[in-house]
Amino acid sequence: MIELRNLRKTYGHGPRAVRALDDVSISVPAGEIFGVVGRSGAGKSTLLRTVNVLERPDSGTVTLDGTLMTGLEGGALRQARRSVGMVFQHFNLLANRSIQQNVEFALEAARVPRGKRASQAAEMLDLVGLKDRGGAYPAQLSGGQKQRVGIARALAAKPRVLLSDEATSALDPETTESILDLIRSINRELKLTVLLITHEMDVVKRICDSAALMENGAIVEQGELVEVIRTPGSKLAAQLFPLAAPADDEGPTVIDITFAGGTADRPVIARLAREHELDVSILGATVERIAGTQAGRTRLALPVAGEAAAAVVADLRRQGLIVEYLKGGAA
Ligand SMILES: Nc1ncnc2c1ncn2[C@@H]1O[C@H](COP(=O)(O)OP(=O)(O)OP(=O)(O)O)[C@@H](O)[C@H]1O
Repeated sequence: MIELRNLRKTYGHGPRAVRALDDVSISVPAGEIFGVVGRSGAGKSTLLRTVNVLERPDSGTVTLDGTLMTGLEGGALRQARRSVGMVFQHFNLLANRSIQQNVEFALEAARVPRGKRASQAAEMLDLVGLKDRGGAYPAQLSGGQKQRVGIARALAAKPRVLLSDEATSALDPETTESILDLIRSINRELKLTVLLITHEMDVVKRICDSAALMENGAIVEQGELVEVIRTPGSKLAAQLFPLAAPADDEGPTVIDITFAGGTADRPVIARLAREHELDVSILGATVERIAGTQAGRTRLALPVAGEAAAAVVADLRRQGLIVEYLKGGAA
């Protein structure tokens, strides 16, 4: 369990001061995958580095599985950090050491006795699908394989928490998928709590249970993905399901219907056309699996306005769908 409470961090002083963390609170239940998204400079890296107190917040607390990390210093902090593994965008492997040695090095740093390091490293390489590659050097591996080593190294000391800093941002889409699937399976198998930062919405959609959106150091929205999608006006949902803005000549009414969970597979549009005898046009649609359920958004142009449009919207809402007006109508 990761518990971040009222974290604040300002870099610099006076007119040049940058508020990198502005009263940030997040809690990630044990075994969950939580994603933090936001633009460059929003404060994501600073937030991630405070979790193992590589960056000390000016105020606020970090608690990991009941241990108050922000209350520790020196040797006690170094020891507590061993329960946190970290994966980086650029892998950060030691080029002049073999894969096996790279993982063993992490075990040495975590004070694992010498006699146990080789077998524990081999076990981790097996877990990430690199069983027979222990003798290879980083330069001989693909980007995806390097990140697998990065993950093996992060897991070597058997942490409870995994922090991922843009782990897939340097990888192509196919490799990204396989690394995300690996993180997901490790999360389930080892019951790891994962906090990841990313600028890729596909990462969030593929593996996160919950997510937060950061802007200017503050969390502007957070929640379980399925709830976020159901929240009218959600900025995060709009980023997860971007649809092009409607053109001026569409309408007179344009609405967004969001489907989540049980409502996703109903023939909503066919019913609308039949029962309201309307010729609706689909302007855009996206349907995906999110956090294990089907979810998506459909943008429709209705050929009616005023009360006729309101009746259609009320009918959709009665079916448990989330409907927002983009053009015409009342909220
Ligand atoms: N060591 C530092 N000294 C001064 N300013 C810093 C320092 N680290 C970060 N900042 C500033 O704090 C703000 C938040 O930076 P941070 O790296 O946490 O954002 P980010 O969302 O991770 O962005 P990116 O995706 O580009 O890494 C930025 O304005 C950045 O310039």
